[in-house]
Amino acid sequence: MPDFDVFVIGAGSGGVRFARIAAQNGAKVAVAESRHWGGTCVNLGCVPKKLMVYASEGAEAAEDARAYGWDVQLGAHDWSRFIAAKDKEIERLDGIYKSMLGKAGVELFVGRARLIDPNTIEIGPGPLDEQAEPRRVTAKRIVIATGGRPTRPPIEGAEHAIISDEAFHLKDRPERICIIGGGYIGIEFAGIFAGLGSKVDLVFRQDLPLRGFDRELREKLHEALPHHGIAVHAGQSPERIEKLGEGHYRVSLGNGETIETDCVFFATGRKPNIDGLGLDGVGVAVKDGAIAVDDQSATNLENIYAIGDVTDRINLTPVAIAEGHILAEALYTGHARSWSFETTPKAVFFSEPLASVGLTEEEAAEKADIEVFTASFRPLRQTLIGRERKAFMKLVVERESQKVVGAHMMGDASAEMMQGIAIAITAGLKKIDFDRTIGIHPTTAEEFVTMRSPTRQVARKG
Ligand SMILES: Cc1cc2nc3c(=O)[nH]c(=O)nc-3n(C[C@H](O)[C@H](O)[C@H](O)COP(=O)(O)OP(=O)(O)OC[C@H]3O[C@@H](n4cnc5c(N)ncnc54)[C@H](O)[C@@H]3O)c2cc1C
Ligand SMILES: NC(=O)c1ccc[n+]([C@@H]2O[C@H](COP(=O)([O-])OP(=O)(O)OC[C@H]3O[C@@H](n4cnc5c(N)ncnc54)[C@H](O)[C@@H]3O)[C@@H](O)[C@H]2O)c1
Repeated sequence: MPDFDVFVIGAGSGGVRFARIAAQNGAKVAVAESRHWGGTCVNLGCVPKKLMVYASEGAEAAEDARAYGWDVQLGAHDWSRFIAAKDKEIERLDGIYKSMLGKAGVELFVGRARLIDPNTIEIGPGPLDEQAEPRRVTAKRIVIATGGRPTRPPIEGAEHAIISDEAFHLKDRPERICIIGGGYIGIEFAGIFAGLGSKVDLVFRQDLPLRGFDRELREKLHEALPHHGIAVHAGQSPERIEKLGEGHYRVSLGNGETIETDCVFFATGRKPNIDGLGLDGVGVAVKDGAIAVDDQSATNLENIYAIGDVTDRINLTPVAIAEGHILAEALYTGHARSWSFETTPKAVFFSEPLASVGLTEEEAAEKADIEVFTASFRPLRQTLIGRERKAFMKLVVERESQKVVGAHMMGDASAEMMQGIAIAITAGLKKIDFDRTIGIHPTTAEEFVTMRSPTRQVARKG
């Protein structure tokens, strides 16, 4: 008789949800966590990042308030006070995750877990308990939910750079920072540090930031970056980082250009946490560095499953949660609820946030003839401020079916708006449904229901 019905490795977004739902449905569940309860999102991801975004908005908010008649004098930002307040909140959340699991009846193991055989797990020392004596337990099923970690490009001097984990705990805010990578993390932290007053250099390999997003949206972001005081080095990779002194570095780019800075930050992608899990020994199949699973999150071994970033499907918290929820219901209730992963909305919390759902214009045009509706205008709020900042909104419609298959936006509150638009797109609504919806006036959001004539028609390219 195994010790547990199911053993979960990793108490992040996916593992916690799986464990709770499985326990609520009668399974005897254990979770091992080596580093922090709640995982990346709570401790080194979404939540502290969003708190940093809020912190970075203060200077502009003060400027805006002045434009609206307030006598606001902007003082200095106290980085240490902010970091301490943020850490206190994260500690509180960490505790909530831990107690939530305990209350659900899940047995908690502190330490790094690895597979000994398909039913045996060893939990050894990890960052949360470096002295832990290795213990072995058995389980009928195992769920691997170990997430991912930041990568460092193998260049000379790479050890001088920080990664996102460290960006949350810098002792001082760097006056100058050079961020490498134009993906989610690079763009969000460029906005954060620029908003707080740092001089930001942003280096990325492609001609435009945010690979994978709608090309027109990427172009709008590219145009906006310099207006936030961000110096953009597109189409470049760093070749070497030299330490010139304490907190003083030189980054050499492929084109011979050099950047002197106080901090180099690699935001060059993440990779699944599979090292040291004992996958090879047990025979769990890995593909491109991620655990290979089918659409039921099953690995090649019949009692072992994997969910979340360790499978490198859609690496977002709500997706890891949904995968955990579905798997727990499928195993312990027999009737799993379903989610529409293909219409997963996404947002990049830059100073002018970007959000998207569904197909990009380029993807849609591969499948069918399309109509593209766009709007670009100065939101009412910006008028008194006098800032030349425009919101950009876009709907992609399949010409024949008239279904809205994609929506994209850059501008204030785009992430908040896109959640609602995602419901419409998930429901398969047509452009006429958007058109017959009454707007809320005066808002930016009303533009999504008032775009009447297509900006362009695009014939199928595929
Ligand atoms: C800077 C940053 C910002 C982000 N912002 C957003 C955002 O705004 N919105 C969004 O949706 N997503 C965001 N993400 C992505 C999001 O954090 C991840 O998609 C999500 O956390 C994945 O959940 P998970 O359960 O797969 O893994 P994780 O949350 O990474 O959890 C895995 C857990 O497993 C533990 N672990 C690993 N190996 C072992 C082992 N051998 N034994 C025991 N425990 C182990 C780890 O310590 C960790 O706690 C962000 C990520 C980063 C890095
Ligand atoms: N708001 C959100 O939902 C959010 C926020 C942060 C992270 N995330 C998740 O975390 C994942 C990881 O984020 P990320 O930004 O690290 O990865 P990413 O894959 O989004 O972007 C990495 C970027 O680094 C560039 N790059 C890689 N190596 C380089 C090099 N040597 N020189 C120059 N540029 C280089 C790539 O071209 C790419 O633009 C995201 O894909 C996303 O799934 C989500």
